Amino acid sequence: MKRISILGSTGSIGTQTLDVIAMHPDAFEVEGLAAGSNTALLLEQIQRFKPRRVSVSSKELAEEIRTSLPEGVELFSGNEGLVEIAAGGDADTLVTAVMGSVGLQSTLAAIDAGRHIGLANKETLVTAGHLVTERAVRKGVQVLPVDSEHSAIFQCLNGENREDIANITLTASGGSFRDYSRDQLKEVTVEDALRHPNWSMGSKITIDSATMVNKGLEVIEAHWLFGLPYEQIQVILHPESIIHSYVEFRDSSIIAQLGNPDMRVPIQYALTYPDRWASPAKRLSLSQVGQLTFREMDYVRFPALKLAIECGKAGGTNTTAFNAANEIAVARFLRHEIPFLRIEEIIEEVLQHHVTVAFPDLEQIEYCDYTTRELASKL
Ligand SMILES: NC(=O)C1=CN([C@@H]2O[C@H](COP(=O)(O)OP(=O)(O)OC[C@H]3O[C@@H](n4cnc5c(N)ncnc54)[C@H](OP(=O)(O)O)[C@@H]3O)[C@@H](O)[C@H]2O)C=CC1
Ligand SMILES: CC(=O)[C@@H](O)[C@H](O)COP(=O)(O)O
Ligand SMILES: [Mn+2]
Repeated sequence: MKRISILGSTGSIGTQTLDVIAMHPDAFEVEGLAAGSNTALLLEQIQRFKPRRVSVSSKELAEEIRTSLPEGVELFSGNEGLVEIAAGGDADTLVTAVMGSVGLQSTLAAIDAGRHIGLANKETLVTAGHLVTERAVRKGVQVLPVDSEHSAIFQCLNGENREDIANITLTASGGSFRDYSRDQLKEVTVEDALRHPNWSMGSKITIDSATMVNKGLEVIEAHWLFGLPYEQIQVILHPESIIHSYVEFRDSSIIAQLGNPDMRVPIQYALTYPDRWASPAKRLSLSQVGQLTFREMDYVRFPALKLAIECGKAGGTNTTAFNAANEIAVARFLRHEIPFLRIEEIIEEVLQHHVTVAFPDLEQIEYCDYTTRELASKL
């Protein structure tokens, strides 16, 4: 039995992680679940999966559900609650599926506690990749990718020598506005932006896909997960999201990972690695698909991707600031406070004000995150 805890159990990745766990009741047990504010769904999950420890995002919500909990279940709240679920109890693996850099402190705590990490929460690596990866190496814990592109690269690298890698390429669907001109983007609505062509995901990452910020975050995530310089990380437009990413080796061979878009596959692989288990995901028939298409990435059409890569190359707190500005700008767009194109403008303006700390410790990361959010909220 492998014991699993999940941060963000009520979200898109969290619920699919529980789907995977439910498919293998003899192999997995749930140790802890942390949700934000969807207490109705959390209570259903508690009944079904019987965790020993649970958490919600505030003390008020915790008091609301306290009397509905089965006897013996420990209840926590807030950021402290996230840390309790991440590092307390006796889980083997933590799936980090909260949205945003709120996942950083708890992910570090889980690593300190010796938990293996199934990492969906890419913002954690973008905000403080050097702290997370250095600590994981020191503690001897595995950080296994859940993000579809990174799971693909991880699978392509299985058994390969690092020095044989020529480069890796992350595929990008292009998001909801793939075929829109810059001019057309001026008028788009929140509802339009939330219609991703291939994936059903939480609202923040769906907007990130539409701005191409998601691919920028993923380039930085790949840099930290695979220890590759930015010059060896490429992006290509692939509207069908069938090839999830690929690696080119020095002998010119390319190895790619393919499949229908279904996050249960990378989630399960992160939980069963190095083994592969059966999955209910729909099998891919290439003869039915017929044709796969690719386009060169257009960095003028998608300037946020260029900016993210520049921040990654500049290093230090630049990616922390990029991420924090984006989180605030996306939240403001989702609240209908700013137009779509203002998201990338806010990120750019914030970065113009940013004073880089080259080798930030946790306190400096948190300070940068906080002050950037303040600024991005006012712009
Ligand atoms: N969805 C996908 O297919 C993919 C997602 N990812 C990454 O995975 C992460 C999660 O994405 P996704 O599942 O789409 O997001 P969702 O918005 O669907 O889910 C977010 C989860 O985090 C919880 N949450 C939010 N704020 C807090 C908080 N302060 N304390 C505790 N819990 C909180 C939410 O709780 P509640 O709903 O109860 O408020 C919810 O359970 C992101 O980093 C994303 O980039 C990566 C690849 C694919
Ligand atoms: C499912 C997943 O991993 C998402 O990050 C997905 O990649 C988003 O797709 P695009 O950012 O390519 O539109
Ligand atoms: Mn992805």
